[in-house]
Amino acid sequence: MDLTVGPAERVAVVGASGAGKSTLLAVANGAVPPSSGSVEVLGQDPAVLRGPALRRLRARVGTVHQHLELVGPLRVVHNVNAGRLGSWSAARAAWSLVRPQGLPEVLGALERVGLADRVFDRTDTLSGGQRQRVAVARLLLQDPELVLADEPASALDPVLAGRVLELLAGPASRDGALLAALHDPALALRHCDRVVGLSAGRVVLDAPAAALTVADLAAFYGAPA
Ligand SMILES: Nc1ncnc2c1ncn2[C@@H]1O[C@H](COP(=O)(O)OP(=O)(O)OP(=O)(O)O)[C@@H](O)[C@H]1O
Repeated sequence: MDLTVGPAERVAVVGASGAGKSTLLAVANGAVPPSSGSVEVLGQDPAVLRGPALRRLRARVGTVHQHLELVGPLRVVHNVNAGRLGSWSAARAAWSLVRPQGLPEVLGALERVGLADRVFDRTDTLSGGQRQRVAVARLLLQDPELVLADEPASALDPVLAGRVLELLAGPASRDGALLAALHDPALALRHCDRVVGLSAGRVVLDAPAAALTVADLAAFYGAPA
């Protein structure tokens, strides 16, 4: 795979189940080292960074994981505050579990995803779509330059899905970038500038969203429009 994503780009990654979308995002955020070749993220190679330098790069890259990576027994406020762990000392992070820090910012992020009223609820009492929005609120608090999102709207109704995509595209509008694995062709075309299609780990489609139709993407998946 040879893929470059530039500043201000909103890229939808599409492809059948198992095509390699999650792997691409995991390589981009440094969670999975490439088995061959190299990757450069915000001008740096995560594979050679260690300690504080790696921590600084990770603070600039925000990920909405496919399986969300939330801590179910913790309250929503703590999961959202996890977005700031990269910029907090260990002592502040520990104290925040006792007395939540920066509550106004947490409430602001939850407000934007329509969940401010659940701030003190246990996360594992939320629905799948609500948990997905907690993961988005965590990313908003992190305020990264590069957003990597793995099917971030898969459990959301169409209105919330559009809202979440708009929020995730915020950094791209400030010369950051968005790379989002999306299964919904309409969502991909409405919220992204570019569509990259994967098949068996290879890029087999790379086109401006404006040049594609929902029918084109449905055909890419081998389904009738
Ligand atoms: N931890 C792993 N170890 C070995 N192989 C893996 C691992 N994770 C994924 N794979 C393999 O890599 C390929 C791509 O998987 P990946 O999860 O990136 O696909 P995907 O496009 O995100 O699929 P989906 O839409 O189902 O989430 C698959 O063949 C999968 O079996």
